[in-house]
Amino acid sequence: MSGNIKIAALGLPRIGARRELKFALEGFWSGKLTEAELLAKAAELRAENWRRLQRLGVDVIPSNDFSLYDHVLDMAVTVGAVPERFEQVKAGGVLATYFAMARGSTGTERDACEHSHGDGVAALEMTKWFDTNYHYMVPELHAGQAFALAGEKPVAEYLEARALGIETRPVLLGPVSFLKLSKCVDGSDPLALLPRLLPLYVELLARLREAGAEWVQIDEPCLVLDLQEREREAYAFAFGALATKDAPKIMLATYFGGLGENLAVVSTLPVHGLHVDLVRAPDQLDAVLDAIRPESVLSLGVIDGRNVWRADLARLIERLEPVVRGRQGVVQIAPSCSLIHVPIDLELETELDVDLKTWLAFALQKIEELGVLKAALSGEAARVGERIEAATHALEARRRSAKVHSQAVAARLAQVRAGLTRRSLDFQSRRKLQNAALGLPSFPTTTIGSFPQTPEVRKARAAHRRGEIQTADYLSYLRRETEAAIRWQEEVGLDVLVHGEFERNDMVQYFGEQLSGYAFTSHGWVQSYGSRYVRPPVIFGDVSRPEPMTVDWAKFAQSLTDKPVKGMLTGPVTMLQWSFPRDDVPRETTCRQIALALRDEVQDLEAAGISIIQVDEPALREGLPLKQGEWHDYLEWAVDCFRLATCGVAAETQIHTHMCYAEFNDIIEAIEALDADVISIETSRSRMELLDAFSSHAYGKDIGPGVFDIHSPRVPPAEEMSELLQKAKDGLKPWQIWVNPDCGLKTRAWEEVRPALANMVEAARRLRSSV
Ligand SMILES: Nc1nc2c(c(=O)[nH]1)N[C@@H](CNc1ccc(C(=O)N[C@@H](CCC(=O)N[C@@H](CCC(=O)N[C@@H](CCC(=O)O)C(=O)O)C(=O)O)C(=O)O)cc1)CN2
Ligand code: MET
Ligand SMILES: [Zn+2]
Repeated sequence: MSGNIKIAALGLPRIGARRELKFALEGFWSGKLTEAELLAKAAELRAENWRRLQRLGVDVIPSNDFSLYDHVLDMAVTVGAVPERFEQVKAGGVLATYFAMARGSTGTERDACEHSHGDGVAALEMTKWFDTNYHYMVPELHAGQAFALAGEKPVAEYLEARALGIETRPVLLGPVSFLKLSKCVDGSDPLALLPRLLPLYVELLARLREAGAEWVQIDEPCLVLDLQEREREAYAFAFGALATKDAPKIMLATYFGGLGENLAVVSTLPVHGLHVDLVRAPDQLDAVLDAIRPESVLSLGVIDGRNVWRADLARLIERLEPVVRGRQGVVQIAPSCSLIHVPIDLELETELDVDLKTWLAFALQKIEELGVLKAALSGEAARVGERIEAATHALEARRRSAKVHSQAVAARLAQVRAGLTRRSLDFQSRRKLQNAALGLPSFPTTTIGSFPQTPEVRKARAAHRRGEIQTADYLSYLRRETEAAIRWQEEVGLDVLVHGEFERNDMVQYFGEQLSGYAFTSHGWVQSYGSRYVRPPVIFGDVSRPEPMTVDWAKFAQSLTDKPVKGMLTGPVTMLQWSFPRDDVPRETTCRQIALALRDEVQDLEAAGISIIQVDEPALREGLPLKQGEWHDYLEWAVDCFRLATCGVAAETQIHTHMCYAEFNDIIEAIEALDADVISIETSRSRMELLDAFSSHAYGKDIGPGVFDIHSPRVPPAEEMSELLQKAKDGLKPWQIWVNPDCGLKTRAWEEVRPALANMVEAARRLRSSV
């Protein structure tokens, strides 16, 4: 076989192995770092990634995969799609505008010259990137939008790598996906802006070519969605326009699924290469091979960019050999997608179970796996034989391991009957009982669960982990924080209280650490949005609950007050979706196992006297398959799992759930089917637009539409929240409405939370007196 197999990387984590980007950003925002220092750190991180990939023998190294905050926002800024309301911050410079779009502006930030910038502006909306836990900023456009090439980030970063002697393939989010991920404030169709947008891409491509780029990678993940004919035509139109003689060669990258019916149009596009995801959609290989032109470069996404399991190299080699032969040896092998969705380096994990560690591969290990594949496929199998065998052995050990399989869990699962997923009474009958028991006012106020995770709380936890403070001292510190939060909530006049979640590092990891079958990492950070990262736990085996997880904290908090304090759990679907799941059993099976564990917890909370229990499912919508044909199956088991977790309580016990960043229209019937008594949702950034799904479907249970954006440091005045509540009243019945923020307050500071919640309580009072 010829030696023309290339290893390509579509993108690496940009956060740094030790979260350097987070600390630099937060340092900059708090004024501890200058702009120059932030930018220098960013350049250092880019250089480090390029050098790493070079060392690992990667042939096609990406540039412009870096972002200070988000790559969709980068593209919006590059094409000059800065909404008018940010005019007032423009004087602060490009970076101030960029961060104002990302995070909103309080109007009190000061630039280096101590000018303040107006009265505050709300950030762009943020939403889920496909079915991941990464969030992007939604570009805000309007009909007739003018675009202008306003930045040169892709060119600058290409040249930066070049100056280091490293040739790269710049990555651009493609024009059709860019528009499909955007929204027009006037409700018009963003895709109608394609003719206006394309000239900028043409110009950008020409500049990249001029700078020396031979290839670009154009990401069009929307090609794995169900598309309308019109949208397929948009692809033909767009790529027809991009393929000018002044443009670099185009590697069209698709990921997160198969091309399905879109393959027909993709195969006609005038591009020079196509990247396909063969992890999510292994079956598309034959169709792709049939459709793609012989002279096109095929990029085979064979290493899982979305999960952390080590690959079966021997099997992959077997599968790839005929493909490589068929393509005369000219192929690229790559991760299925950008590696931003997995942690960087497994080597940093010194505390993982030794067996488990041999079953895993993080971003750098995945690149190494590609190195082995390349060698084996290029006729150097002997050189890498040992490493292929090691992978095979690890996989066999994993299959047989007693750590993975539990008889008891399997037996319990086999006994689940339909009766376990039904409440004893219907909603309206439960409602009467709950009202009588709880005695809440109309438009009850509450929060979503977490209060600020202040640096002090995190420091205390870190010190406890390192053994620098005793467990007893750590716990009494947390008790003091919880008690202070309860007192403060009573004072400000909230109706349903929360304990504040001070004891939790993260809403998924905290539970993962207490469940069997789950492992957690020390450094396995993955970007969730901006400077906020998570360490998704790894589900490696059958899941069960050795002991109650939250009951002591719930009991303690409830003992401090006569007002109801909500029990607070993370739901089974979210526990699955925000973890790295097993790849040896269906996701559904693991989800049911988690649901059973949570069911016990819900019942234990009820027995401990907790009358309201919230089971968060913010990832229910995100778990929805990207192809509509698969929705029904997923929703059926997802809803069933939620009910399995929550239906074991008496009618008097009120079950809440919470969801954020979701397009609820798609799943409104499933939400109704969850049969939760109350749901809180994120609606403020979209100014209650997201509520339409509930009103137009005559959703029949209680709803708390979020009245303030918790992702912005901005404190909204009571009037603003009153207005939003008035809007909510237009679509909902007054008895349905609860008053709460969009989401938990863990990322905010108390200085923001106190006035914001005081204003929120005030807005609820006004609403009560107005009816
Ligand atoms: N898993 C998950 N996904 C989610 C959400 C979520 O809450 N969890 N919320 C939505 C939005 N996404 C979010 C993701 C992360 C955070 C967030 O706050 N992340 C924290 C980390 C949370 C955490 O794990 N904290 C740990 C570790 C904190 C830490 O960095 N400790 C220092 C030491 C602390 C010190 O000395 O100052 C260290 O380890 O070095 C803890 O509190 O124990 C952050 O990036 O800062 C918020 C929202 C959607 N997806
Ligand atoms: C991302 S949803 C967060 C829900 C959780 N109870 C919290 O308040 O933080
Ligand atoms: Zn939330």
